[in-house]
Amino acid sequence: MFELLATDPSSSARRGRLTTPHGVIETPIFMPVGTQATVKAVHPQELRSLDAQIILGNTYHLWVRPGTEIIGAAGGLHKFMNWDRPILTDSGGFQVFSLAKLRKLKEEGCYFNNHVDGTPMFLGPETAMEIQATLGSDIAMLFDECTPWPCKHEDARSSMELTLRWARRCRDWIDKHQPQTGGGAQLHFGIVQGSTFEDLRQRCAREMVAMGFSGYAIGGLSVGEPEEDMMRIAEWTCPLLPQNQARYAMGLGTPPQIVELIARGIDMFDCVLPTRLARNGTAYTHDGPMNLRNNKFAKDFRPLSEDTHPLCQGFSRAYIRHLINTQEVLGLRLISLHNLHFYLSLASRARLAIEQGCFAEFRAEVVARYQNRPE
Ligand SMILES: CO[C@@H]1O[C@H](CNc2nc3cc4c(=O)[nH]c(N)nc4cc3[nH]2)[C@H]2OC(C)(C)O[C@@H]12
Repeated sequence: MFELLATDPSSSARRGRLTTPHGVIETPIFMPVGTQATVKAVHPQELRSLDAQIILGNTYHLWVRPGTEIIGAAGGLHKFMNWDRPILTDSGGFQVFSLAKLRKLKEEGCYFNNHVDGTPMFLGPETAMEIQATLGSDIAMLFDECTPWPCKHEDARSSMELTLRWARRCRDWIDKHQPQTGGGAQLHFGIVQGSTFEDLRQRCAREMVAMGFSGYAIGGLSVGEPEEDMMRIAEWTCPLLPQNQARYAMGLGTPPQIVELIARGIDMFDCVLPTRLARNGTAYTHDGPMNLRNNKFAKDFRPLSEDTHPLCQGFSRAYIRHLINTQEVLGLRLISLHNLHFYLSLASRARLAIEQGCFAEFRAEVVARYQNRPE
């Protein structure tokens, strides 16, 4: 259940609260990505110290390895990974298209050879629902087709119509296998497709909402489209989604993109950038990304940042540069912790700004100060 707590007079930003079986999520929220049942290099207790309220898991990856038999025998994903707060799982459609080989897309679903050992597999709406029920995630995403970008209107239409037919099959599966609502019931989020076409996005949003899910994601973003298209798609789609349900922009984004999408009515975000870029030595700062492998930090003994996680205090830029350049594990851990702190505190500051009626000033400050080029 989603409660709308406050709205911003200067934009479509909202402050909300989403209740799930494993706890309450304050929105706007950033969700650290834990694809293979771990947020890479970060301990669950460290995630709690970062105030991570919900993390992401992935149907495709966990189904391929270690498999649902093992995770089911463990009592579900929460027990398996020792994480007792909410988990959202993506349904696998996007990952099949971005990772698997020899994919054949059919009406019933997708046939492919998995990216690990090439075993032939099949993933369709009902299978994705079954896997996520076994994982026991708090929020399960419907099985959709992430429409590739760019594409012609007719291709976007047929892709979007397939996503709607698959959503109907997910709806029927849920009604048959998980009829209970409220309390400990798994939530299901529909995913709106339609590429960069307003008519398709609006039709998909209307038909998806008519099927009645617990929240809605905007899919087909962060797939290479220009940023202005990304923002326009959010502007077209959010007004058609229920005010009293959560909206999730999948795979997004940079700090300024997240703030601009909050301003357009998005509540939830996930992005691999803070943890992925940490592994190649890039730390986020209010003034833009800083690539610590750069020689200019060789004798820079200032702290990583004035605004960082307690576990990252006491380490200089020069020292972290040394760790990254020598592939020392502590280096990627420190920058991962710092970057997650940066993203999670960005969301926390956005929540406070909406509550205090100063979101316009917060938005202007973040966007003006952040330079996309690495320092
Ligand atoms: C900037 O990060 C790269 O871009 C991907 C994130 N962008 C993204 N757009 C998405 C769209 C969908 C969708 O339409 N449907 C479903 N079910 N899930 C989705 C998941 C998505 N994630 C990351 O994915 C890789 C790892 C390929 O690179 C990252």
